[in-house]
Amino acid sequence: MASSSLFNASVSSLNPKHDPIRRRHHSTALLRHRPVVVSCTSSAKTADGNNNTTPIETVVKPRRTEDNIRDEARRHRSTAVNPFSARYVPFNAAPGSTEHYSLDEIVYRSRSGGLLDVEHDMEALKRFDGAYWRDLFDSRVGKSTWPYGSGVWSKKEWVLPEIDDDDIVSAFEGNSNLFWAERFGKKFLGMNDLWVKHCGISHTGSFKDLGMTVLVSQVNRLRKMERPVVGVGCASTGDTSAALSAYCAAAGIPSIVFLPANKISMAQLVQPIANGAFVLSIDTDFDGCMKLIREITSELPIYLANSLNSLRLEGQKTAAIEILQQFDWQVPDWVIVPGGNLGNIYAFYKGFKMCQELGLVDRIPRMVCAQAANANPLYLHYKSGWKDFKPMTASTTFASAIQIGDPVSIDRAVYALKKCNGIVEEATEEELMDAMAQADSTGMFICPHTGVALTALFKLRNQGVIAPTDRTVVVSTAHGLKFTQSKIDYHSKAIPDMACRFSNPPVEVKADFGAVMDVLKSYLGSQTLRS
Ligand SMILES: Cc1ncc(COP(=O)(O)O)c(C=O)c1O
Ligand SMILES: N[C@@H](CCOP(=O)(O)O)C(=O)O
Repeated sequence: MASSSLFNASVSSLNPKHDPIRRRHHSTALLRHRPVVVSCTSSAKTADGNNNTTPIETVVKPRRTEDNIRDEARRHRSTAVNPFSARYVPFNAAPGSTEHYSLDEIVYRSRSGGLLDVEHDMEALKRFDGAYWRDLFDSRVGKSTWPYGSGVWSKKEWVLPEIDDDDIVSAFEGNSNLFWAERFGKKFLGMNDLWVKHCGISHTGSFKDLGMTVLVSQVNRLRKMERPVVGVGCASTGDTSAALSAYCAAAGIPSIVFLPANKISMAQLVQPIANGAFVLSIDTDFDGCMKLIREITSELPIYLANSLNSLRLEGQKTAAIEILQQFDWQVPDWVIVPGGNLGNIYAFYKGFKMCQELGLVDRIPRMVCAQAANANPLYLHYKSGWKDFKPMTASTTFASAIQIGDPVSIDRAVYALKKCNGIVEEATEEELMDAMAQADSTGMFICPHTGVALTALFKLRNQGVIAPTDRTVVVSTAHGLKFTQSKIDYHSKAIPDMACRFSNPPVEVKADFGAVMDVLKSYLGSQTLRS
């Protein structure tokens, strides 16, 4: 078994009898907690059956009282040569292209002006078989070992393999709940295997944390290398700015955010303000802010934090790996992702594809990208048979974080969807708000973007494309608490031209026993024992 040494080490950490270090020290003041699994050299069997020394995992050592988890990781740092590496290459490069850049360079575009991608040394990763990677990743879940307590950094070898653990800025993001939507699936869709990946139940309330930990960690490294990075900046519809400002604040790095004035929720606006970012509220839409930040970052020593920067996607792809891991490495049939600037759909594809290429799974799921009908350039492109892409001016939508008409990652999204036999769907305002209310009525508290994704699911179920027994994952991208105003509007039926069919407004009643009894009797009479 490729990972037997890993298993043994993990088991011994639970059983003091098998742990010589613990037996030696357990009566001394040095030992504060039980020993932890740390980085060190060990032998593992490679994919070609040979024994190989790897710098990954695992020897059990005691924790010293004076150490924090970062000190501890430093103390146990491996001295072996790291065999893994990654670099920037042009996205979907022509065969034979030799253009590449170190991740320590400040570069966002290829020589021809195209997108970049982070390319891993797949040959080095392939020296370990799928079972090895599965076991390694599984062994790191649920621990507080730096930096593997993070769902992103627990896959460090596949993310930023060369960064020093000391440079990592992490809030132990990831490892988000994969929620079995039992009642919603049964009641509204006749489905028994429907899941919601709650990426929004996270440090700053959205999936952006997954990418931002990677980007800000790399910036931390660049600043230590005295590269010209005075601050980090982004354009945002509210979630990227929240994540950027929080991770920068944690690292003591200045952050600058460009927000479209009056187009993001109050909760999202207050996040960068509270975290000390330099906040510019600009009289334009997201696409206008994006254009400006691209121009500004080419003039000033401000590092670009939007997903145009392919580093972000390295973190975001770990959500896909996590889904497979949470299903014990079984592949779901469908994964539905709401799309705006379109980095995330590619990140998911990349995560799934790496798992297939490195032998952790044998196929990838079909993916659906879901857009708001008021901001649907990808949908229109898909419907035209991928003929010619036309950016648009996006209209106002309750799914305000995806009010984007000129997505920077359009090429990445089209590539991903073609490769996985994907589908693009859209949701009107009424459809997405109804779907959100229906989901909430079954115990979730989702954001409007997740309502867009659920609408896509309703449509594909009704068309018979997704079968009732298909294992389906809907990616929930932000926390519903960021979007309470839209829920208040819906439940108060205060939205013009919307029936708000699933609204549940509070009942006003006098402070009088009889009046309260009357409304309660009427309510109980309308309920069945099982509804
Ligand atoms: C909550 C939420 N959902 C979905 C998206 C869409 O992600 P992407 O821009 O990567 O397509 C965004 C941001 O764009 C977002 O903030
Ligand atoms: N929804 C995003 C829009 C920008 O996307 P990005 O992934 O390119 O940063 C936001 O919250 O700002």
